Amino acid sequence: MNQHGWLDTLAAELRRRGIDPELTAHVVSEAASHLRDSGEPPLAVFGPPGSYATAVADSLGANPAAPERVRRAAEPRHSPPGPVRLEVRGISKRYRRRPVLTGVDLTVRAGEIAAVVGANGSGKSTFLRICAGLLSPDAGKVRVHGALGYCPQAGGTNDFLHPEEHFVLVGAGRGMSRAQARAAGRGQAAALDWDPSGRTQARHLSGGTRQKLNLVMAGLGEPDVVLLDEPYQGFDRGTYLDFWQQLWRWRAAGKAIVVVTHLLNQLDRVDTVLELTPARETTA
Ligand SMILES: Nc1ncnc2c1ncn2[C@@H]1O[C@H](COP(=O)(O)OP(=O)(O)OP(=O)(O)O)[C@@H](O)[C@H]1O
Repeated sequence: MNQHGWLDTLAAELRRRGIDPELTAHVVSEAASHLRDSGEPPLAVFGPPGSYATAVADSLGANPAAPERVRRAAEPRHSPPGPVRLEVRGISKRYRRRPVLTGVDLTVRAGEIAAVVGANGSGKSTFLRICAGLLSPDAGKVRVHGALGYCPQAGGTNDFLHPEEHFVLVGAGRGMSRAQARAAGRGQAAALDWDPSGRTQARHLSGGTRQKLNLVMAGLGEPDVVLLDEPYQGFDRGTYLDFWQQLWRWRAAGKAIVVVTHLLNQLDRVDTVLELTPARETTA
């Protein structure tokens, strides 16, 4: 399907989902200008027109039908999501004989937050590590379109470095000068009400402050996709609220965000929910 045909089909699919003509025209023209800038084929950037129309309708709260495993949040949003940034298809993983993930799919677009939920041991961290490329799946595929930032559930910091040395180290890997990395790190730390300029080694930081450091590192260099594995453990209430503000700013800036969470009362804050259920042992 050429670009013209794809855009026409998108317009028809949006109308079919009850999106009003003015918004349909806006979404189509945004998509057209993105395609012009990227120079890539629409199927590679946005996926099939029908699924993009569904994502737009979902983001506006206009689509009551949603698949069982990946639910869309009820809260409507104002700006439509953008191109696909993270595509996960049919991921399966077992540790020895024990299946942990079976055929898991997830699509996250620019400007969307996806929550990964599930009981302890349901494979949330395993799923995120696979998305981050730190662990190989037994089956399935992960495609990340753009740069990636990852905040682990624990670890991730170097005991003997102080916070700004972490920024410089991570920034270097993302093409930033020392000064740029420090400035970007300080800016993101300020959003979490944290002053990282002290020379305290990471091993002497509190657990919550170490997680702030991890979160800042994940966002350095403006990654397109940010994967966050329960990053708020140890945060006090104020920081926790700052954390969600930060996520919403990142979403507004067009990042695709995946956040692991146990806290089901957060789900109205996100656009998509992937629910993992503990897989049963196989006897074979
Ligand atoms: N390297 C490993 N070797 C063997 N089993 C593992 C390994 N890593 C994780 N597991 C097991 O796989 C299952 C899923 O672990 P995972 O950490 O992904 O779950 P989770 O949903 O993130 O858990 P939690 O909510 O407690 O953080 C658990 O039963 C865990 O014990």
